[in-house]
Amino acid sequence: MEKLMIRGGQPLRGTVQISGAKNSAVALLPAAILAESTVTLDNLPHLSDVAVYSEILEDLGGTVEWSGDSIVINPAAMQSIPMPNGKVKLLRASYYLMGAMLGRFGEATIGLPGGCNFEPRPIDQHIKGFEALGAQVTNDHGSVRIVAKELRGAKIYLDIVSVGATINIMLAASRAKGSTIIENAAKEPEIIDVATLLNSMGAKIKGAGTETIRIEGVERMHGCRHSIIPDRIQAGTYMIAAAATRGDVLIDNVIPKHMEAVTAKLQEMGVHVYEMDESIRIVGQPRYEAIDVKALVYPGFATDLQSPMTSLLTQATGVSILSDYVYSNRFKHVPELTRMGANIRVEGRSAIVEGGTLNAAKVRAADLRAGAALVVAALTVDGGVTEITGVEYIDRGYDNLVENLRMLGADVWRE
Ligand SMILES: CC(=O)N[C@H]1[C@@H](OP(=O)(O)OP(=O)(O)OC[C@H]2O[C@@H](n3ccc(=O)[nH]c3=O)[C@H](O)[C@@H]2O)O[C@H](CO)[C@@H](O)[C@@H]1O
Ligand SMILES: C=C(OP(=O)(O)O)C(=O)O
Repeated sequence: MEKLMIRGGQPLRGTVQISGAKNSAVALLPAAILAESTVTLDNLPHLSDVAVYSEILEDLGGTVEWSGDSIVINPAAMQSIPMPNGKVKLLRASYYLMGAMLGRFGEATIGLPGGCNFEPRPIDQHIKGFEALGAQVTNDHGSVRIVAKELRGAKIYLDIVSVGATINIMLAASRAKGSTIIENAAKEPEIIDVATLLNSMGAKIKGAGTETIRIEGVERMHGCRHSIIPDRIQAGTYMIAAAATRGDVLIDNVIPKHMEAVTAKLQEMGVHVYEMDESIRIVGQPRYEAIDVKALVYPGFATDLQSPMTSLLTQATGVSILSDYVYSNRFKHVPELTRMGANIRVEGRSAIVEGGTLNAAKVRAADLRAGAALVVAALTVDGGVTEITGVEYIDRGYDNLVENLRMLGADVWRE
């Protein structure tokens, strides 16, 4: 069993380069299924989810060639192959195969998605969208089977603002007959990234990034070249880690606008944040104020940063309250932080965090961002080595983590 070992207590110092966004990449890769010629994606992160997805595209009959941070996908020979088990179970975003295959082949059979299971993650809004477009959806021995003789545009109101459902409906509706309107759509930057790729492939999507997205279906889509946006969750994690260790770090290759919610909360605590065109500098301070944080849909504070933020709030003076309005039970990091000496209790959808010092311990990452929280916490510990297991979760979302932290002066290694 692989472990991440961290001897903390050193302020992080230096520059870190942020890779492309995982949550974009895992939607852009299946989007390529809709094209009839070669799609090139640049600035891809080197992550286990991305590797698994590129293998899935090959299993469907596509060809995939890697070159550095770029991938060239030729989807021409892809076929409609059922994917009930295996690789689709390894990642949450395999649900995007549903929308993409439905758009291209008029059918898809996909096993229920895997990924991080911090709490039940239903896909009823995705299914409601496919049905509105004219598809029949059935449960086939634990797989979702979706079939449509013809996809027809429709007006779809999402009952819950969902990133996954918004993207999945965009994928299928791009090839539907007529216009689709998604109301109460999610506005995350990754949705704009997917719409940008689809439009470069010939789709006609307007309004991505707002709560109303209009899609005029097209008959054919073609290849193109697209560069993935920077990963705002990785960037936010390094911002938080820099602040927690009272370091001085330049986080490069970011879109500062995407980081506004994190920037605002760090400044409220007393962290010095300097925004430049494509980078953000974090200068940590000796004392931080306790604050309240509410994780919400974009442009609110991202739920994916709620766990690492919990670790930072252990470094503030006083009592902070962190509430998650996207995933109300996303607190698997809390018992582990408690093992490190943190004083945190969970009440309903909130974690109540009392500032204090942490100590080294043996802890387990139960999901990706819970793992990021443990890394941030371990980096603050002065004395002793923290051992983190469950590294495979952390590897789902952090490109080059050990190397990046070492470049910033941290004493980190895998064992
Ligand atoms: C691969 C990817 O991009 N994953 C991200 C995506 O996950 P995911 O696609 O799971 O998140 P959604 O935005 O869809 O979910 C938001 C909320 O809606 C609920 N919901 C969602 C769909 C549905 O059909 N029914 C329903 O009830 C969920 O349980 C959750 O409470 O957005 C989350 C919220 O920003 C992030 O934490 C994940 O990192
Ligand atoms: C939970 C996450 O990813 P996924 O939805 O792919 O499990 C995440 O990125 O924090």
